[in-house]
Amino acid sequence: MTDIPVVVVAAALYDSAGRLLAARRSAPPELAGRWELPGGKVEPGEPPERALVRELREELGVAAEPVARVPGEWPLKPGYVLRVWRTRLLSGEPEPLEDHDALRWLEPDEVWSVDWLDQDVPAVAAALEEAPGAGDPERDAVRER
Ligand SMILES: Nc1nc2c([nH]c(=O)n2[C@H]2C[C@H](O)[C@@H](COP(=O)(O)OP(=O)(O)OP(=O)(O)O)O2)c(=O)[nH]1
Repeated sequence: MTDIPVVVVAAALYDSAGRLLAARRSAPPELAGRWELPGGKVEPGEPPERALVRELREELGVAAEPVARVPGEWPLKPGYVLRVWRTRLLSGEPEPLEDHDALRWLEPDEVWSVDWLDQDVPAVAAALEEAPGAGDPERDAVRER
């Protein structure tokens, strides 16, 4: 029998200025203090995008909308895989209500300044490829002014 992995859904959540939200885990002890993309486990029978909306409401107290899946899937602990969606904030200001003790909105040049969980590093790199305005020379020009 093939074991089906548990899917953990996470958000590359951007604000209107194009900053990416990072969340610092408060538990379990082996992950506490490291940074991740907010999200959580999909429940049996739950569509993944709905799970993501639920997790962001529970963990951050915000309404958000998944916009596009970031291509790829990344292994976590055995039996778990991570999938990421580029996500738009609809309403609310994120707060660390559950699972996290700090949040940071990262400018594009600050993304690698936090201590991401090892398994999140390739997921964050892939998310950046899909970031709003990624590869847009006009946006880079605006940022340099
Ligand atoms: N949310 C999230 N979890 C991650 C990431 N990277 C990573 O290794 N994980 C791990 C931590 C946890 O073992 C698992 C997700 O569990 P969770 O605790 O966030 O999810 P949950 O809210 O559904 O969990 P629970 O408290 O209901 O059990 O995946 C990530 O980027 N985002």
